[in-house]
Amino acid sequence: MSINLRTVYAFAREMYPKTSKETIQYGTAGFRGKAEFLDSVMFRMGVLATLRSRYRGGSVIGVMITASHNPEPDNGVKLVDPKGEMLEASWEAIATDLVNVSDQELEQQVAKIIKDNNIDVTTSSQVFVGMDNRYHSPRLLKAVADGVIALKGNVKEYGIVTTPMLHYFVVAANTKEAYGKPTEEGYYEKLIKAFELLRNGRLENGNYRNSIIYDGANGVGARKMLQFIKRMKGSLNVTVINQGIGVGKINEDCGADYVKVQQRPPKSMPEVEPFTRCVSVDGDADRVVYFFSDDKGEFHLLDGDRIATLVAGYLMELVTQSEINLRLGLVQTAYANGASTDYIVDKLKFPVSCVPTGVKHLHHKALEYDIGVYFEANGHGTIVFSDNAKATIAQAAETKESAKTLLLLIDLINETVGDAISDMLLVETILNHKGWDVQDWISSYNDLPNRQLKVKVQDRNVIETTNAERECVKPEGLQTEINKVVANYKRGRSFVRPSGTEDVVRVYAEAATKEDTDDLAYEVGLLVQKLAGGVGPELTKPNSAHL
Ligand SMILES: CC(=O)N[C@H]1[C@@H](OP(=O)(O)O)O[C@H](CO)[C@@H](O)[C@@H]1O
Ligand SMILES: [Mg+2]
Repeated sequence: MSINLRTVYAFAREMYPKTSKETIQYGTAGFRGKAEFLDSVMFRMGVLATLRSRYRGGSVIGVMITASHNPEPDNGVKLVDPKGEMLEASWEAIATDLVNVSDQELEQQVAKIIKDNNIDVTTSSQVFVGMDNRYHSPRLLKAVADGVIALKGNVKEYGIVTTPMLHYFVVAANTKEAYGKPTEEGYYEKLIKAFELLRNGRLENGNYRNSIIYDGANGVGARKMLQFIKRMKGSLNVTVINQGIGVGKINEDCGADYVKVQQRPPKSMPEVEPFTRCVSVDGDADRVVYFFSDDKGEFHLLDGDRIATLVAGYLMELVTQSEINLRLGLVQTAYANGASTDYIVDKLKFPVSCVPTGVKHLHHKALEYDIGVYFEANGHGTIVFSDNAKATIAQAAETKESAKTLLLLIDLINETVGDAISDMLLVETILNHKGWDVQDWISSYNDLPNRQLKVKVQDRNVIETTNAERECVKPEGLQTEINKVVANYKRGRSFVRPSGTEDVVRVYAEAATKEDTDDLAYEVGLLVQKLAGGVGPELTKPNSAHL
């Protein structure tokens, strides 16, 4: 097979010309932006995925077209490496260079990647592509597929799938089906089988009730949940709201990001009994948060930190009962609620580490443990088991029930990446086991009030951070000012960082009371406006009165 790089250039120029002059960066989760400027990016990512597949000896590489929790007009693309991980960091720079060169430079740039990485372009390659249900996703998927074809690669299109489903397909194919069948049906089958075996016919227990309300964010997570329901034979009663079929825009006034950041239920929430267990997923169903309203109508959130602590506690219990010796660890980011970290360290006695935002960082760190639990506060996370852990558990399962349960949990968990539906089924399993309702769950510790603000600045990259993003080193003087403000608040903590998915600087604040938290976030937000080139209207003070 010979490759003519002229074809790539001709394809690009004729069908996917680069229309935006702005430099774009491979961010927290790939490239994101307004859909109308992404055609050339997608085509080039098809090209890159093919090269990457050849570079990795023909292993399958995944390409997911989604802008996750962003508004509907946005889209984006993330690459999935052979083991289901996010694209290796050193290739992010290669990706960034490739999407930013002009059409005329493209041929030369592709040649450079081939040469620098010693890629044999005559070998076979395989790229799996999936997309969310944004109306522009099919057009962008075609651009990715054409990028693969331009380099004579093989492409398999999965159509509309969740991000974690695509990760699963990639790993299933690369492990020659040891991880499962690389089909949609194979995915449902694997998760549902493990879930139903874990339930073992016991659908209710103690305070645990077998039904939930599920907010699908008008996204692909809604459609796939409906498929789960069809196959689950009543092992969990799920009512899906924000199905996004015909009405409703992705993530608009609903979904995991809205619920977490706004700290309120989706706008379309139906009247339900107090303490009804509800979940929200995001636009590509890799995040999940729980929430409920109490008998006074007050809203309560059970976010990624809560899920992490629940899961960590349960795994610890099973490992102890199985009398096996495994290194357990939990990974968080700076956004983790301070109270959750205290609870994990003081009560659960679980080792905790803090890494920069973005699943790629958490996943990487979690791999250092035998059982690594990682969650972002926004509900994005999973658990990874080392080969040693799997072998040890399998051996113990010959004699110990608790180890058998652990084995089933491994099947229920989508280890490849955070998976809203798999995580939800895991939480349901644990709550059922403990006989807990949401009140039991939330009473394990008290969250510190917290608040996030977005500040618009001229160039968000003027902010540079260190110490897992908890300290800001540039612009000079900003951190000193933040420290001064934070010192005035009891249990105060605040940090700022440039978002990797939106053109904003994010401000995080927590403190002993809601009022203090709002004041602290506002004061730090003003500092960012003043010292980091704020643009746009004067910041308005947040108000937690509705909380
Ligand atoms: C504070 C926050 O929730 N940040 C999110 C958000 O990243 P930013 O870099 O903050 O825009 O999107 C990422 C991708 O979904 C997710 O991994 C991350 O946790
Ligand atoms: Mg997402």
